[in-house]
Amino acid sequence: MNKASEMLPKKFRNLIGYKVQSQQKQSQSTDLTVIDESLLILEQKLIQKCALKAQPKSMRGKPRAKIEVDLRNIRGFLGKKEQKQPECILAQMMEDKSVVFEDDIFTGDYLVRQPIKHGFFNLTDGYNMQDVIEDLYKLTLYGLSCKLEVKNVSDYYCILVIPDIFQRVQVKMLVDMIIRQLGFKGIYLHLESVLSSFGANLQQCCVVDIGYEKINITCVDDGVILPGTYVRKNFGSKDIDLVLMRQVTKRNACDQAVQLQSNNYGDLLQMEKLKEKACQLTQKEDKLNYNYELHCLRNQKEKRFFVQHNDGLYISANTLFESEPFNEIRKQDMHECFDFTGRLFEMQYDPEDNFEELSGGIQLCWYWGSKEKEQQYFIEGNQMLNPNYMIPLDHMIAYSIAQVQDPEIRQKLANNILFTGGGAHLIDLVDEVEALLIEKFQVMELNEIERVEVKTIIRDVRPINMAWVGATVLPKTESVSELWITGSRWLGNLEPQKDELEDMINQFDGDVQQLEKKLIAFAKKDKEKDRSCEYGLKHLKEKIPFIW
Ligand SMILES: Nc1ncnc2c1ncn2[C@@H]1O[C@H](COP(=O)(O)OP(=O)(O)OP(=O)(O)O)[C@@H](O)[C@H]1O
Repeated sequence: MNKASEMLPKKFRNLIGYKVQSQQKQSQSTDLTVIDESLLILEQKLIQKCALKAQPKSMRGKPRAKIEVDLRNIRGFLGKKEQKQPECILAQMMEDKSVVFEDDIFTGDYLVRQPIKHGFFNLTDGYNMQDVIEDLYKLTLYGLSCKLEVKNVSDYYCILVIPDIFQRVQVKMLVDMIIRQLGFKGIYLHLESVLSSFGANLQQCCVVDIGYEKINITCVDDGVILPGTYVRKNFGSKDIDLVLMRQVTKRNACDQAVQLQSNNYGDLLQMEKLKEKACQLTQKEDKLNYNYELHCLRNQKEKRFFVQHNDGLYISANTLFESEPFNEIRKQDMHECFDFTGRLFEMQYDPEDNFEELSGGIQLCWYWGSKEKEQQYFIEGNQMLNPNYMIPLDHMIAYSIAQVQDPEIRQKLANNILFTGGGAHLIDLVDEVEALLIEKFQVMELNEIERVEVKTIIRDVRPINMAWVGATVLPKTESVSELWITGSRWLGNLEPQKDELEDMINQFDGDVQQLEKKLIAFAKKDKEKDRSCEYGLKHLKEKIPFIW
């Protein structure tokens, strides 16, 4: 989040910690040994392709150069970072540390809740809609007070960026929280992929968003998502971190005393930083003597350790194209996902989702509704649309573009593949995708596609900020005053219809009794008239430019 006038957004994780007794803390780690076999197969494939070579003998035993990865996070854990106090009801809670945000979450015995997972509310038996909204309210308030230093929320309008696939009831609750609880002056909503196309200023493009926990692909034409082009996976950059963690452990690339754990947020965060610094798709021999300095927390003490440069750094990155390791991890909980605290997360079916429209007629409940149906869907081989089954990235992009009937548009889309989301920053990704897609389109006999171009940084905007930049463009458009759904319209606090009232007053000829009668009749009529289109959800539906 940030003010639309700022150049860059302020990002913080959607996590909130509550002080609890230590035994209440839930932690269960994912068994990463299940991916060993598929990683070995992947390694063999990369060796066969000559993308991976054995380490030259001359390099072994050479003094290693030290590379610091990121120390700031761990300093944050230990509370050395200065934190601003919000001037609001959260202040007390934050002062006595009964509620904590960002890195503070990992400094004590906190129950960590993640209100949004894979783009949906993270609903479980013990975590209902109200809890999620309450946590999102606190997180937003924290952001507004401590990150943006907004004093008077009622002076501001809010632009809410929502995922392309959403559950209507969840979005309704979010809008209501933003208007009613936080007190914003008004709101406007738009879809992430469409906003990315605005941010990149591309009229027709295939938007490939590689986020933390989801990959989302759609083709956008003039602000509209083309039906049937939608591919969405509940996998993301975080899964590369998990694979990397296993590789580092398996290869004994780090200090044996440090047992990295998938349910330890600090450890995962260090893998994330290591990935951002050192993961890439093709092997680089000049990095062989690098030693990465990382830090972990053990018994509330900071511990320094080193990870040697190793082939796992290439293999993990390649899992985006050889997805078996991701699926092996997910097979452990085929129908349920666990977040890093080990909490069960089950995808909820909502009759109000918009998936059917986007997928060209396939209902989300078809495979999210029940285990049997998902299993059936899985067996029947229609894996492209199964969100819990990962498919190589190039296959998904090619599938999305191939759904478009018009060859001319298909061609334009292949020339404008827009990579967004933090995962798109992975080194060598663009070259790899371009090369694979050219081959793929040939195999699919889409002969009109002669050129593939992947776009990442556009006018200095990095992929991770593309949708946000698109959102900041909205208030600058000419029709801005028409866009907003004001607080009073959402809440139904309608003004009486002015014209009629004004006419009545203008026609006043001194007869007070007559005017009084007219006013009473007007008030009665106004009350009886159906004005439901002018407020609440119906009003919102008229304002938003996408399928609700
Ligand atoms: N330079 C980089 N190289 C590789 N990965 C990166 C880089 N920078 C950021 N990332 C990864 O991008 C991810 C965050 O991306 P982003 O902010 O788009 O996710 P998000 O929008 O929060 O996720 P989601 O779409 O699942 O809601 C993190 O996993 C991070 O490690």
